[in-house]
Amino acid sequence: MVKLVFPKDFLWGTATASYQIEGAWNEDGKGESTWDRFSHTPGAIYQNQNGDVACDHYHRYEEDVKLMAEIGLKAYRFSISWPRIFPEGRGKINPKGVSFYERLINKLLEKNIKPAITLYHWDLPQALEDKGGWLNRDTAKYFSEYASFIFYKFGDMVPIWITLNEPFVNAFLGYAWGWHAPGKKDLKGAFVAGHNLLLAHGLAVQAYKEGGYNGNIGITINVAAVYPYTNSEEDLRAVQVQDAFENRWFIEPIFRKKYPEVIWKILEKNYLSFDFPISDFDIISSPIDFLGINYYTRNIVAHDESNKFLGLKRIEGPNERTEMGWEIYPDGLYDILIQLYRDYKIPIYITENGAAYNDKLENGKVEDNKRIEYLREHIKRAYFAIRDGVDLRGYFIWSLMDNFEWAHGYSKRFGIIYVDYDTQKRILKDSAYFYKKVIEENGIEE
Ligand SMILES: OC[C@@H]1[C@@H](O)[C@H](O)[C@@H](O)c2[nH]c(CCc3ccccc3)c[n+]21
Repeated sequence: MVKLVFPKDFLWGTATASYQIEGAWNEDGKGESTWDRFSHTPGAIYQNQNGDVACDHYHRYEEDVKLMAEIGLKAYRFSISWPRIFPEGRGKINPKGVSFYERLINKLLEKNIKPAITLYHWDLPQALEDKGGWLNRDTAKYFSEYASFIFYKFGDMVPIWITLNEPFVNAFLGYAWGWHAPGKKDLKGAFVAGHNLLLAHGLAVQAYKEGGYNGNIGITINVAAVYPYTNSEEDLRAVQVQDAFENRWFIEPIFRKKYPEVIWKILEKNYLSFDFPISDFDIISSPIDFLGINYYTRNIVAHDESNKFLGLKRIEGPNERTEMGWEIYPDGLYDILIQLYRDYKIPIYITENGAAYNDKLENGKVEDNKRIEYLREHIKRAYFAIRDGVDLRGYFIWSLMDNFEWAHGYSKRFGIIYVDYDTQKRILKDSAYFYKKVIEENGIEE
């Protein structure tokens, strides 16, 4: 068996997000978020579940950091809940909220675990949503004020900063399709929200750079490698359209100061337009230090004239699927890493990769062999991408522990730590011991 050994300082981590694990939704002065409001809306979430308690990480963070240290994590990606800091989105600060993150960061540093902070993972202060949320250009300014305060408090302690998590998902699932908070269904709104999210990103990057902090800042984009159903000209064209729409929409403005052509075509076809100062692209394209990508699966597309939106349809792949119904396709991670590094020549972190399975706790153990297989195969592709020239800096498993999976509630388990929600007991799954070994050996058997 050949051992694939990663570069010396490769960063092995896990990822979570505030609304999905913290709970304490209205405790210690925290303001309401759009996800508090959305998950309290009957019918929005599986079995009307919500994140009021979640994994109770707000009270159990010390135990959770101890478990991270037991696994041997080099880094831990988590998000700060904006309304826990600014209950109204701006203005009054909530000292108990600041103190929670200060204690969490200090605990991580004590255990030599690098904090990687996402400033925004979809839980917008409801007070700002009440003023238009991401449809209101001012929210971008308020985001940069929030970011500036966080940098001022923690900028010298935290080496890795991510402005936004998956603006595409927030804009499209939240504003066009209504599956996520704030639950709006307005196609034009998705483009306006997407633009203001990018503006927020750029303003925060400028604030970080002006602050002279010595860490690195980037953004996290969800990506899915795209393949043609057949090699026909029209299916190959469909690949370009899908790639631009789902993968490049939020990357091209940052690196090329423009939206992909496809985005304008969608707007024209739907008789939509929205205007903004072209100078926004000067802000949006403020240089970043790395690109974070979240990879789970691939897309196979075929030309489909009857689909008026993108003129294509998605075809189910032939391979096994996870509990989310997502095809398992590790080669897609390799392909997308090669493509993105070829096009933008920027350091990359895999800020999320993982799988949901119907884990069973039996005799105090969780034998999640399928998840181990999923992680093994994707870690191998990460190695091959590095071997073939990609400047890949780290890999964060989604997720550290089972948590609130948005519209699916607690029905989907992604953690390498099992959470018994009745008792809030944490139990390391076999995949946690697998990952502990990968980190110890800084690599994996081929
Ligand atoms: O679905 C698993 C995770 C979420 O729990 C994270 O919060 C989110 O960052 C995240 N993104 C993706 C891939 C894109 C996607 C997001 C939401 C729904 C479907 C696909 C998968 N995940």
